[in-house]
Amino acid sequence: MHSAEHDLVVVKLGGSVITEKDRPETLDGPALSAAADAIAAARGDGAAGRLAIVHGGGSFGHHHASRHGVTTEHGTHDAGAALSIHGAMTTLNRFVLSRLHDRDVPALPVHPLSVAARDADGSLSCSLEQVDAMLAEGFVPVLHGDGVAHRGEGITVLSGDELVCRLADGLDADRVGVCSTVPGVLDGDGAVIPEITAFEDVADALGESESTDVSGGMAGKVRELLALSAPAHVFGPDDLPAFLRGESPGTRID
Ligand SMILES: Nc1ncnc2c1ncn2[C@@H]1O[C@H](COP(=O)(O)OP(=O)(O)OP(=O)(O)O)[C@@H](O)[C@H]1O
Ligand SMILES: C=C(C)CCOP(=O)(O)O
Repeated sequence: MHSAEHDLVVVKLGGSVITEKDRPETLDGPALSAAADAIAAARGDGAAGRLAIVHGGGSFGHHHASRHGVTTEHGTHDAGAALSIHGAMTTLNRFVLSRLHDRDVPALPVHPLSVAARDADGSLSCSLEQVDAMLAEGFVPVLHGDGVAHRGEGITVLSGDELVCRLADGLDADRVGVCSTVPGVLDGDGAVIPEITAFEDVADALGESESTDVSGGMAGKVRELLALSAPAHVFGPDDLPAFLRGESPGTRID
C-alpha cells in the first residue's frame, strides 16, 4: 500500500488531539509535536503526496464559541464575539504552523472566515482556488475550524470536519484522514469497527441524537465521511504515521 506521488491527501488533526480540551486555550504540546513529526517524516519519504491539513478547535475555538452561545446553526451579530472565536483559532493555527516550520514543512495558513460563507439554508460555499494553487506550488495549506458569515444568522461556527469534506470533494482528494483521540469508530463494546459502508449499520453505537451531530461528534463525522467519494479513515494519534504512509488504520469509511 502506498500513496502515489501526486495523490491528494486531506487530513484533520482533531482539536481534542492537539489541545487540552478541558483547559481554555491550552495546547497539548507533545501531541502537536508528534503529529508534526509524522507529517514531516511522511513528506521526507515522499509518501504523503500533496497534503492539505485541517485542524479543529479543541480548547481554543470551542471555549469562545460556547461562551458566546455560537454554534454551527445559531450565530452572533457581535463582531467582538466573532473576533474572539476567530482570534483563538488563528492563535492555535500559528502554533500548528510553527511546529511544522520547525520541521521544514512548507505550511501556509488559509483562514476560512475570509474565504467561506453560508447561505440562509446553511449551505457552505468556500473558495478553494488558493488552496489548489498552494498545493500546485508545493506548499502545505493549513485550514482550521472558524467562524463564518451566515446569511440571517450573523457569524456561526464552521467545523473542521465540514471543511475536510468540502476540501475532499472540491479538490477531488484521493484519501481522507480524521485523527481524533479514539483509535477509530467504536462499537457498543468499545472495539474498533474496521469498516463502515452505511450509517444504519452503526447508528446504535453512535447514538442517533441530532445534538451529537450539531456539536460535530462522531455520528456527524461518520455521516459526512460516508457521503464523500474518497475513502476516509478515522484513527487515533498513534496511527497518524501509518495513515500518512498509505496504510488503512482505524475505521475505514467508504
Ligand atoms: N461510537 C463512537 N466511537 C468513537 N468515538 C465516539 C463514539 N461515540 C462518541 N464518540 C466521541 O467522539 C469523540 C471524537 O469526536 P470530537 O469531535 O470530539 O473529536 P475531534 O474531532 O478530535 O475534536 P474537535 O471537534 O475539537 O476537532 C471521541 O472522543 C468520543 O468521545
Ligand atoms: C469552534 C470552532 C471555531 C472550531 C470548530 O471546529 P471543530 O473542532 O473541527 O468542530
